[in-house]
Amino acid sequence: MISLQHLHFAYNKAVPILQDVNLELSPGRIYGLLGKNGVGKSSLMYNMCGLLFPSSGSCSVLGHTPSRRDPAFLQQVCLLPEDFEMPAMSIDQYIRLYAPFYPAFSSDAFEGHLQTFGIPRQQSLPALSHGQQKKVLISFTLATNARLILMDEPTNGLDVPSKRQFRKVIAGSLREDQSIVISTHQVKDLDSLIDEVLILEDHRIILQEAISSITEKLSFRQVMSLEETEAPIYSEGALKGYAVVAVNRKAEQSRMDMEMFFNAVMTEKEKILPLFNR
Ligand SMILES: Nc1ncnc2c1ncn2[C@@H]1O[C@H](COP(=O)(O)OP(=O)(O)OP(=O)(O)O)[C@@H](O)[C@H]1O
Repeated sequence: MISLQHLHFAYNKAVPILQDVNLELSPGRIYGLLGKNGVGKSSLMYNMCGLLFPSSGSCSVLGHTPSRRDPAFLQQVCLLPEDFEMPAMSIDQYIRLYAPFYPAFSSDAFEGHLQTFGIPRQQSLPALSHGQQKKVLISFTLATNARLILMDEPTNGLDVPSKRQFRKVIAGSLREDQSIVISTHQVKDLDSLIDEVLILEDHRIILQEAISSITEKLSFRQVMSLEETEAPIYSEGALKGYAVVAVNRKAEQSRMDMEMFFNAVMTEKEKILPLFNR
């Protein structure tokens, strides 16, 4: 469905941003694109939707080359940008203006998402707070039913209850023929939401792995003392004892802690990546 092969990208030839990026994304999955600030997550998503063009390599999305910006492609892809400015109009006017770009747009889904987020329906867009405006945009993006949905730092500016609502709205709206890519450096926000992790580091995707495969190979535990853990790879001091990521030698079942996993990969790449044949 989405295939990037040996993709290179730079804003300026002297400063490469993406180098030899290889990525295959399938329908019916929610991907978490993780990486530190400035690593190139937005640039990668903009390449996927045709707002930026690769300098070399190939990018095929839903059978199209995004850089050609065919209308048949654009109506199947929707990007929620990190920064935005809302036009001075009502929510209804916004929908009348922008929904026609997306033939599969669902007004019912849009209304449902607004309700979940508790958005005051009659307010004009500029009268809403930035967080509320973002919720309108999230609702719109999901209601497009585009086959590829790209969300750039969607939880920035949302308070804690809204982040929960965000997870609920996303989890309830994925269709079988749709892929959702959510980029964030606020890794915790994606806990129990995503199917697969993509980690961008050193200009390329260093890891693409399903959550189920991560918890098969690694265990996530709280322990009082590090001696209690067999094969620890990474640990952090916790309220009581330590939070530990260890090699899962005994096929233990544990719940993945996204932030711990990300920190573990960032600090112990040479121990973790070989577990995933990287
Ligand atoms: N228009 C631009 N011109 C030149 N350099 C840019 C431009 N936009 C971004 N960059 C640089 O490209 C790099 C990658 O930026 P990008 O926004 O893709 O990273 P990111 O991973 O999304 O960051 P963040 O997590 O902070 O949003 C950064 O070093 C940034 O300074």
